[in-house]
Amino acid sequence: MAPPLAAVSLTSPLFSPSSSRPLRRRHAPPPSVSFQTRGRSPAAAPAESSGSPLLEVRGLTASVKETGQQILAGVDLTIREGEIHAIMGKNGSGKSTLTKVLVGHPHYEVTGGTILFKGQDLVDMEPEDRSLAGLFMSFQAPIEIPGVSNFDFLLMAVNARREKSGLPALGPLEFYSVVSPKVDALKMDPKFLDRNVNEGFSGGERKRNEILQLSVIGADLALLDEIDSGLDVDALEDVANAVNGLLTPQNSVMMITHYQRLLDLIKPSYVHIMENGKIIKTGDSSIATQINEGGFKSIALV
Ligand SMILES: Nc1ncnc2c1ncn2[C@@H]1O[C@H](COP(=O)(O)OP(=O)(O)OP(=O)(O)O)[C@@H](O)[C@H]1O
Repeated sequence: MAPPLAAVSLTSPLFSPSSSRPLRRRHAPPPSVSFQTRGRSPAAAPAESSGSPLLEVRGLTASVKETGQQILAGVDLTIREGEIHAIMGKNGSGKSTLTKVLVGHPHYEVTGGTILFKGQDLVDMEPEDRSLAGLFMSFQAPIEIPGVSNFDFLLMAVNARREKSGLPALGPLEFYSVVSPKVDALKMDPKFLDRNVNEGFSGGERKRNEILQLSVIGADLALLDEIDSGLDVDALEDVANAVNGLLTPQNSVMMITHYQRLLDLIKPSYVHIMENGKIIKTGDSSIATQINEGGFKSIALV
């Protein structure tokens, strides 16, 4: 049986028909944050972000369920429609734990604070319900699902979403015409559809496959944990292009990365620095530049 979190992907929402709409990115910082606009025309930075809030996290604390060890120590974060947020920070600062807590990973317990997703309280929702509500998580280390082909996995996920929306299930032939262009866009060999999910996939192939899942299933908010790790330059570009192609004025991305090169390809509206289970600094991508210039040298690499 697949681990519980597989349900997050298995029942994630169907790709949105609006996904071909052009991205309206917002680059405005929170009013309390000042930062440089180096490398960016001031005209490119709207005065205020106006999308509706998708995710509102307030004072979130969370611990490892088994040991009670506190990992998140009061996270505050708002992600609005159409925004791209990058989370950076030293190893062990709590970035992955934050994403896992957001999708309801069973190893963690929320001990305080609130998480609202599209106005709904997430904390007591099952992982699969969070997924059906429009959350998608790509894993830092994507799991294998022996005995389930990629094609069947994706079809199942898409049909679960269609069922929830009261739409008829897609048959395999119909679905093939949906998935095929997405496989091509990611420059994946169509044979990957017949292979069992992630079984025997290389690290880079697993990452591409995660983004294939996202592009087929879709999400209002995609949580991408180090999608750049293990990718060569061409693969990173393919993956970044696929993510950029999915962005609409209505959906958002939160991506964890250590690397400036990802921020060059998927331009964040905000960059947050995590330390000791908290967001300690927020700004635009110039924060990452400051990091590279020495402020937080150990956090970001080129
Ligand atoms: N299930 C767990 N059991 C024990 N410790 C845990 C567990 N999950 C997370 N931790 C600890 O919590 C801290 C934060 O881990 P997390 O994976 O969130 O860090 P991160 O910022 O994503 O790090 P990296 O950049 O290395 O991926 C680490 O010290 C980690 O060992």
